[in-house]
Amino acid sequence: MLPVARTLPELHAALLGARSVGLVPTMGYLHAGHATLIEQARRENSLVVVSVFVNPLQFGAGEDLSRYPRDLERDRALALSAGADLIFHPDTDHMYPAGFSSSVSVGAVAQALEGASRPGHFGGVATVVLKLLNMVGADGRSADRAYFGEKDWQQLMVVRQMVRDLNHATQIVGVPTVRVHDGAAAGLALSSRNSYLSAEQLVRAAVLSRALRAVQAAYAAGETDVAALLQAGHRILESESELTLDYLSLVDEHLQPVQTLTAAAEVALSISEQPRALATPHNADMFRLLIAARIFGVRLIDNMPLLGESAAGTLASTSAGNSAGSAPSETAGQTGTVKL
Ligand SMILES: Nc1ncnc2c1ncn2[C@@H]1O[C@H](COP(=O)(O)OP(=O)(O)OP(=O)(O)O)[C@@H](O)[C@H]1O
Ligand SMILES: CC(C)(CO)[C@@H](O)C(=O)[O-]
Ligand code: BAL
Repeated sequence: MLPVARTLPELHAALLGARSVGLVPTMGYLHAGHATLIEQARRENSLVVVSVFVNPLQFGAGEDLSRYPRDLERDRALALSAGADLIFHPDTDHMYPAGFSSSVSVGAVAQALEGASRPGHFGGVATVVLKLLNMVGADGRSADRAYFGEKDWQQLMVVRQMVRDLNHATQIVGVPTVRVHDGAAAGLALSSRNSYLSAEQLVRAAVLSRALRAVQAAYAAGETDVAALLQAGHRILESESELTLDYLSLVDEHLQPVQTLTAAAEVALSISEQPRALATPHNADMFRLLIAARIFGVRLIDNMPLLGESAAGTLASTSAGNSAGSAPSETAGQTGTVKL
């Protein structure tokens, strides 16, 4: 069975003498998306640590902190089979002892979208990630590499910004999103919160990825007006009565929204900036589509590049939530470009 360190001394004893340490930060309830992060860390480091910590700092009032799914024994089995050497599973009191009073604040990249919908969220993420990078290292170093999923695209950008700004030594590695690739839920991004949904609801939750694909298809068919592109996604979302859109946004490489569509129920486009058209095909690879929505009351997020991806690299699975198994990476499929 995979060893579990619960305190910093236990962790440092286990890491003693390791040539390189790869950290995979998680909140547990592991699935095949997490497995790809662990597998990549395994290939690139002599020792792989998976942290399992449901971080209270990144949950807002009324969010699902208390009901967030937890199953450490299951996580140990999955992490072991994916190639981890150790789980770091600290108590909340160990991470935030009495008197803890610091926080990390990241600028512009953390403000829009998830930052706006979940005030305080990225402060909590940045604070715990910085602590984990510092804690999970061998012989007084910080972690050599840390692995984050592209499924949480804005989080990946926030962590990169923090590490760059603060001259942190850990290398941040982004790993492509793992999706269900066959069956009725095909396209759905794996997520721990998928476990809140029934099999039938998971099939319907695949509407998020279908909406993103519809925008990609509209762009590929020659549409360059951003509002019209987002409307192509909106038409797909409208077909799902149990969905409430938080945002569907086209963002640039700095995560700044070019245009955002909100509240599907109101149908109207809410435009955060002046409408802009994607003129000549140039630099399209800079743009990304991000979506957040509640479906059957569960808030899910997803994202894709504006330029479509190949269907390769998704997960063959009948369980959309938390199946293990092989999960090749998603790859960028097209090489066309676009310019604002
Ligand atoms: N489908 C996925 N593909 C690739 N990476 C993923 C996937 N799902 C989660 N990850 C990554 O795993 C890491 C840990 O995420 P976390 O434990 O929050 O899981 P999650 O499935 O994203 O959970 P939640 O449902 O709460 O968002 C993050 O870096 C996240 O981006
Ligand atoms: C990075 C992280 C483990 C920090 O708590 C969390 O936000 C997550 O699981 O994506
Ligand atoms: N994977 C994102 C963590 C969160 O939603 O809090």
